[in-house]
Amino acid sequence: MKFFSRAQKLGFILPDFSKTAQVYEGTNCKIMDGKTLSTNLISQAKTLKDGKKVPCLAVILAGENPASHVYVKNKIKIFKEAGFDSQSYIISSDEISEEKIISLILSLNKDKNVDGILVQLPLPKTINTEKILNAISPHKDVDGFLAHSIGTLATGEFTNAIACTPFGILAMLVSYGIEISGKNSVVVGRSNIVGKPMSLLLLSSDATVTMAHSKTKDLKQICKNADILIAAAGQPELIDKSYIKENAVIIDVGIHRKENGKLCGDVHSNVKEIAYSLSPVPGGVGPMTIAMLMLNTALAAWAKD
Ligand SMILES: NC(=O)C1=CN([C@@H]2O[C@H](COP(=O)(O)OP(=O)(O)OC[C@H]3O[C@@H](n4cnc5c(N)ncnc54)[C@H](OP(=O)(O)O)[C@@H]3O)[C@@H](O)[C@H]2O)C=CC1
Ligand SMILES: Nc1nc(=O)c2c([nH]1)NC[C@@H]1CN(c3ccc(C(=O)N[C@@H](CCC(=O)O)C(=O)O)cc3)C=[N+]21
Repeated sequence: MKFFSRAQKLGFILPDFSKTAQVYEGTNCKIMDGKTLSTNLISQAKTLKDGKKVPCLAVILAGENPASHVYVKNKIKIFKEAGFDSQSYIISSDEISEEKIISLILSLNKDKNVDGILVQLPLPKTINTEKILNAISPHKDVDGFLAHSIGTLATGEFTNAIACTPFGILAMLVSYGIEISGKNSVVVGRSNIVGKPMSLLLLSSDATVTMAHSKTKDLKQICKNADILIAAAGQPELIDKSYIKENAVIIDVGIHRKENGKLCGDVHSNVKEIAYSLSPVPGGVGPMTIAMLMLNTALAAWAKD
């Protein structure tokens, strides 16, 4: 578990949920419960914190995207639960400029109390996202979105932050005892924040990886070959049971709010009829993303390597 070794050195352990997994009602499909696993990791952080510097995350939120405001609030709430500090910097739409965000990042880079810097995405279209992200010091990148962090993930060095969503997914697969080595895995989506780092992590765990995207032909046939399928296309319920192989492990990354206010993912609930296991939305990948953000912030504050 190369991907978890820096965290292990700090005392974090991945609990074994393989024997206690519940199934979805009326099916044999196991629930990969990210909420419970994230709560477990957060309480480990709380204990490990004793006698150490209180980790501090600075969150920059530019613009008025309502979903981003909700996410940031959630992150801050969970950091509080772990006993971690956070600061938020909210920049309203009429004040946003690249210079302004970069000068804030440069001052946070120098601030000894701040261990991690997160720029909430998406940024307004007028802003060059890569330019902003790459202003963050590699030591303070807790999202793992910097070109440098993705580079060390690609070379298998694992010396920098690993993108929280893929990191959380891998932690969940390991906790639920899913073997990855030699498995055919298909990642639907190739974004810099989910699909690409996910593929790199699976590859370094010795899976055979196929990356699919909007130009992929025969998506259904490709998905049907997957032992492990990661759905991160941002398309509500795109993946239904006709896309999956019997006994496949399905990870649903998508998050969409339906008209009735309920959340759904990229995966249709009928996959439960044939899948070996499925991570739910809500309660799967989302909470794991925040747990790994907390873990990356703890690493930024405490790791000596
Ligand atoms: N739970 C969590 O913690 C998180 C959840 N999310 C959710 O995950 C989903 C994906 O997020 P993100 O990666 O940021 O999204 P992006 O929109 O950046 O990327 C979507 C990717 O999916 C591909 N795609 C789109 N439509 C299809 C299709 N019909 N078939 C195959 N591939 C397709 C796109 O292809 P192309 O490159 O060709 O355009 C692109 O690579 C969203 O629903 C988002 O809300 C995201 C981050 C964290
Ligand atoms: N710099 C940056 N880093 C991110 O990590 C980042 C980002 N920008 N922009 C947006 C996406 C999205 N994302 C989520 C995190 C948690 C949940 C989450 O906790 N979801 C809950 C439900 C929450 C609800 O009720 O709305 C769940 O799935 O159970 C969802 C989505 C992080 N992102």
